[in-house]
Amino acid sequence: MMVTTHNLGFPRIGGKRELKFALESYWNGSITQSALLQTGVNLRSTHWQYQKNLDFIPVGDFSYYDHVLDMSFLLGNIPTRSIKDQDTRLDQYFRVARGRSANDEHNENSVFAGEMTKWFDTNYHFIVPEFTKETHFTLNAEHLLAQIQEAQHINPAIKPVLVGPVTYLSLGKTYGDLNKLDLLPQLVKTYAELLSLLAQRQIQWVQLDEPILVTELSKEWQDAFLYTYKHLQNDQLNILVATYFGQLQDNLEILCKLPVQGVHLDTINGFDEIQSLIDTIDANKIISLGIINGRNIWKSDLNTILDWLEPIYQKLGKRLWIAPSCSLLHVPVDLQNESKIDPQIKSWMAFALQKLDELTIIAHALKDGRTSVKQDLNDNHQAIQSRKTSTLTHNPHVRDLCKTITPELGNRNSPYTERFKIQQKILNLPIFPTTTIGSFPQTSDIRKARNQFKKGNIDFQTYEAAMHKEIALCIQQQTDLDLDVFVHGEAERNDMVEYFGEQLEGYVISQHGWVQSYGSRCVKPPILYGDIHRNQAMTLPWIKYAQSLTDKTVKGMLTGPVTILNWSFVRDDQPRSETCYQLALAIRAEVLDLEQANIKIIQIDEAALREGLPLRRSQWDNYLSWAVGAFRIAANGVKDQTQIHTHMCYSEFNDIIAAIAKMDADVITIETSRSNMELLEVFEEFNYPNSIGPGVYDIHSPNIPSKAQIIALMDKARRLIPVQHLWVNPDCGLKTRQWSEVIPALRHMVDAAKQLRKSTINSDFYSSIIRH
Ligand SMILES: Nc1nc2c(c(=O)[nH]1)N[C@@H](CNc1ccc(C(=O)N[C@@H](CCC(=O)N[C@@H](CCC(=O)N[C@@H](CCC(=O)O)C(=O)O)C(=O)O)C(=O)O)cc1)CN2
Ligand code: MET
Ligand SMILES: [Zn+2]
Repeated sequence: MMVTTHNLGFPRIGGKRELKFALESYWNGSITQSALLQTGVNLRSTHWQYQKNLDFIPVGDFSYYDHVLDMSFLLGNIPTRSIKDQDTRLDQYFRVARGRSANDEHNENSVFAGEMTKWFDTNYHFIVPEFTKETHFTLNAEHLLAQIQEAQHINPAIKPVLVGPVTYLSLGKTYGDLNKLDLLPQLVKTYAELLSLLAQRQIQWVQLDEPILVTELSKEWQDAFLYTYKHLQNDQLNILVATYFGQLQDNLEILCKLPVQGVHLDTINGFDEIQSLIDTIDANKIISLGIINGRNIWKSDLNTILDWLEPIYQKLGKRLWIAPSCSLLHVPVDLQNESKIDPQIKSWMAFALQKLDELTIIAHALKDGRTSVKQDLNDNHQAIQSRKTSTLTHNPHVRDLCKTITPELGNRNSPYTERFKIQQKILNLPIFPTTTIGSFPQTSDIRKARNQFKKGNIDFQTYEAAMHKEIALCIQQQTDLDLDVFVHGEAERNDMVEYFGEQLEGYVISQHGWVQSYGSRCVKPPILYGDIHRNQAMTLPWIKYAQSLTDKTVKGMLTGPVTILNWSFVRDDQPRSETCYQLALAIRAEVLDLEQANIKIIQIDEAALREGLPLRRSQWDNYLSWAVGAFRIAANGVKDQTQIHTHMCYSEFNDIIAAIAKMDADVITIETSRSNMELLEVFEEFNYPNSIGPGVYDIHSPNIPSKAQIIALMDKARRLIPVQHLWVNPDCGLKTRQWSEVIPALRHMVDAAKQLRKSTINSDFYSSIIRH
């Protein structure tokens, strides 16, 4: 008997972020296009070598920016605004991705970039496909075919991996009056052409990713699946439809009905569906089970997997394929690069390469019996036991503290209207107060200093002095700009989540555990392995220093418990809610320290609260109840006079506005500029009681907003929100921008606010409010 092993996708950024550095060098003009392309060739080759023990290696998972954008190019679906005659194809590609190609940061060649949004419930962002009535697909397969040829040199057993047509269509946005499904026949035809080309190249299997199947689908979209796969049938080529990240539920039956040769199920999220899949699907189809978690960094319990998998293998025989649950894009490359993680904790962990090893061990155990891999299974058992029984993960003090949490701990003393009055008196802010979201440019000087400090080349005093210099500069700039509420600029933070992970007990930090977030930008999620405890203040000295430099109010800046949870690799030995409450207690202590030090405004970012909503709506209430509960514990222990801000970048609040209101932050700053303030409408309808800072410009673009644009947006905002509740700020933090972009943009913002104040004071509308 045999079992087939395969992989759904490999991380593309490189174990040492080779792709990131090559991309950024290409964009700033310091390497040529062919040097960038060579980096791509090398990375792909390395990754295929790594995977050579598998029965099928994935091709098409590599990308120079984003694989969904690659799909748009493959289908010839490129926004017309991005097409410039003088571009190479690659520059055109970067132009869609970034609004500009190489070397045209600010010149007239810039166009607005494709919108970026998160890939399901991950921290990976893709470029949203755009559809109009005029959309016409034309196959443009040379690049994929070239990569297939490259791969076949290394290992003939390849399996191209593509975003499936239904998921591709459903993730896109439409312009004008268009039902996306009207495009389906044309789209399917183009995919069918592509499959024929693949069939001519001795390819047996193609994997089409349809993760949209783990979300609630209307009947129309379920039918779209049946239509699509009926028309994609190809005598020469087998199709594997891959689903992951969640449960199929209603869609299981649809998946089983598709006239394809195989399906992939994520058993980490859909364990309970394995049996019904086996029972429902035709007895000649391949069942690929995703048995190794592709979303975390923990070792799998191989013996337990074998306990349930062996009987399935007995039954399915060669119809069984095994793989990680999803693409390994979401985990770092190689644990062996880590030399600083506590050896015991490290022995519990697996990155992408170690996960592929686990897969191979399971395959051997199935084929040749457990004894054939006895040593590996024993080692794995040891590691799993060590983690289960370790005292490192348990802190009795934290456990006791968590037991004392009551909902009342999350209540403010007085309702918002009372607090508003008290805070106005203390803060003495004008109407349309201006502020920023927290970070200012992370310049290469800042990163160099931190790098030197981490390497031990400079001591803490020198590093601290360098950061103080940055903070002082930041305060000076805000003074010159005449902003109303200042921030310290976050120079000392490598990242808004990793920074807290570094300081909290219960976390370890990897050196090279990078995961792509978008394009060349990566995050190094800190690894939460045990009970969370704050040993000392994490942000207080920096904020105090910033406040000492100015009479203006400096906002204390923290990341909230839900965001820290969602953007860390977290333990899987207790419910996420429990971990989140532990984080909430740690942040609460920091909030109280800041308040004690007379910091009058404290911002607690919850960028990932909205983003972290479960893929299924039926699970939203449960998530929101503990997530909002944890935020309230973190934030609401303060006195009435302390003003709490929160920030969320993805601000589609239509269905969760009640939960947002329940957080009871005095001010919420949100992203609204790209939707032209439309995202505010729900706040109006709901009669949202607290204050709002609707973002007035998109920080993802190098374009500088004009004063007039900002006024126009705020004019729209004031029609929806009572003027005394409005703040003026950018959509999000400024860390990825340059000072040369930030200064003029903020100058226009402050000028706009000043003009808004003048026109408001003159209007009867405002005088009625102040009389009131
Ligand atoms: N965790 C998280 N998720 C998020 C966001 C976020 O801010 N954080 N924002 C949204 C968008 N996503 C983003 C993700 C990453 C970045 C980003 O800027 N990442 C930086 C890395 C930030 C970082 O960790 N920097 C470290 C390490 C910097 C580094 O690469 N140092 C070099 C040396 C540099 C030198 O000597 O010049 C090295 O280690 O080799 C530091 O500052 O210390 C990057 O890729 O460039 C921005 C947005 C959604 N998800
Ligand atoms: N305070 C953070 C910043 O300004 C919030 C970012 S939300 C992704 O960078
Ligand atoms: Zn943000």
